Amino acid sequence: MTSDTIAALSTPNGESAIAAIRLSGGMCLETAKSCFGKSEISPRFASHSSYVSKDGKILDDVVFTFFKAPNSYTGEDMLEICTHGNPYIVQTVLEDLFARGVRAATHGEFTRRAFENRKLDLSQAEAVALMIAARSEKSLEAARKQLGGELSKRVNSMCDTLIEALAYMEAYIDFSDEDLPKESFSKPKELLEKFVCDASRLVSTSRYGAVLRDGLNVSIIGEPNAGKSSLMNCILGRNRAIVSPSAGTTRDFIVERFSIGGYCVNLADTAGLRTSGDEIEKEGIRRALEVAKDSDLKLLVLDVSENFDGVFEIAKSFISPSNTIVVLNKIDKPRAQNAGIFKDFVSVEVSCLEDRGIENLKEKILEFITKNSITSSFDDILVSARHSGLVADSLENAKSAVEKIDSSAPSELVASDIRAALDSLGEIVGRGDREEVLSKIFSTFCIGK
Ligand SMILES: Nc1nc2c(c(=O)[nH]1)N(C=O)[C@@H](CNc1ccc(C(=O)N[C@@H](CCC(=O)O)C(=O)O)cc1)CN2
Ligand SMILES: Nc1nc2c(ncn2[C@@H]2O[C@H](COP(=O)(O)OP(=O)(O)OP(=O)(O)O)[C@@H](O)[C@H]2O)c(=O)[nH]1
Ligand SMILES: [Mg+2]
Repeated sequence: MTSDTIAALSTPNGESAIAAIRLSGGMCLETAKSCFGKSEISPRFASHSSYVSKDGKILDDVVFTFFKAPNSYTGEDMLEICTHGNPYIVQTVLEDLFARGVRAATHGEFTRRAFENRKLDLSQAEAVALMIAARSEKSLEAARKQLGGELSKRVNSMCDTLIEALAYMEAYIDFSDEDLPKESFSKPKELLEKFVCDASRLVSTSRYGAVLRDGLNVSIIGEPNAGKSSLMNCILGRNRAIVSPSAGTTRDFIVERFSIGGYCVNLADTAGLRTSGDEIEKEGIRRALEVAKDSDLKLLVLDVSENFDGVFEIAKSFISPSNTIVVLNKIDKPRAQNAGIFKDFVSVEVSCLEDRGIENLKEKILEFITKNSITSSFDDILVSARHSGLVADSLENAKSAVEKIDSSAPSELVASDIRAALDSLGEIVGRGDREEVLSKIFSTFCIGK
């Protein structure tokens, strides 16, 4: 057991109904007995008590729960103290705990202890951070599965496949090539091919994982006055962006989040695209083009009452029917003649003025998400960029091992590729326990987690 006892506020710092302070480590029981004036404390019972400081002052009226090791979140003795949600009370209670020899927890230290005490493996510990960050139904579902160990199960079984293949190759190292018939390699090769297949499938989920983690980036682009800011407001259902009849109203782009079918979307309204303009407007257009190029999906807004063919020239280098939905706006007005340059694009007719066609557009956006990413039919999705990189490394090494078997390379070299594949994969669940990996991961957590 880690010798020192740590404490931190686990709820946000500010005024609230209740604030939860957590402690973990060997001093929890004696601290509880002394603070709450009890000689016996039953584990896992919430008790109501006064909190008495080291110098005998009542600091608050609290509810506390003691967890006895190893049956706690961290696997150590733990104590949870719920005070009134007043930052000043929290401060005095924490100072009192520090005076008693408890120290302040660092980022993610509780979860790190849970990992070190094998309550969670590394991918599960990382899932705790995903659970806290998730802002949509689908990303929460993916985080919950990872916390429940779905990814760990998959990764461990893939590691087992590699270990089996490695065992064959290591057994062959001591034989000379002449003593080994070609068939000897069929079993390890079959295992490696199965691995390549599983790893490729897993890698293919990382694009979807990125959408779950960061949201889909959607940009609204088009000529000045086409109604881009009006569309932004209609989609969000509130008056976020400035709308005006003068062309060139929006300068800097603005990004807002919204949720659609359980997915998170980052929607950007941008400056109208045109070639002329003053210096500030030009900078706005440069930024608009940058945002548009980086976005996963572009909503190209066209004003059907005007000739809009000209915008094609400005946008053609980065729009295509596979990444763009054409939004034909202002259908409440008489239509102008247009040449039909955009006829290959998916299009939706709307009137932002009359709030018509917006639901239809949202459906098209959702279709784009489900078509372009593998949906949740898999229980294990690579949500973390760290995991995607590791599985991809592992896949490369396994492919190279297969190639070496095919070209009758020495068993030693094949074994070395398999070992490299195994090392990368093992890092996902923390088999290697490498200090620099661990401190990097846990430093991104909040304190108290
Ligand atoms: N009050 C409180 N709520 C919380 C947490 C917490 O630590 N305290 N959690 C913290 O993030 C999450 C829940 N996670 C937890 C995970 C394991 C154990 C635990 O006591 N595990 C023991 C006993 C097993 C059991 O009863 O299921 C163990 O693993 O041995 C508690 C909470 C969310 N809500
Ligand atoms: N009749 C009609 N007018 C609309 C519609 N949508 C927007 N407008 C009007 O068109 C004008 C321009 O709208 P904005 O939303 O500011 O256009 P924008 O594309 O953001 O323009 P910039 O920011 O200047 O690039 C405003 O006067 C809106 O009221 C529509 O569906 N029908
Ligand atoms: Mg605008």
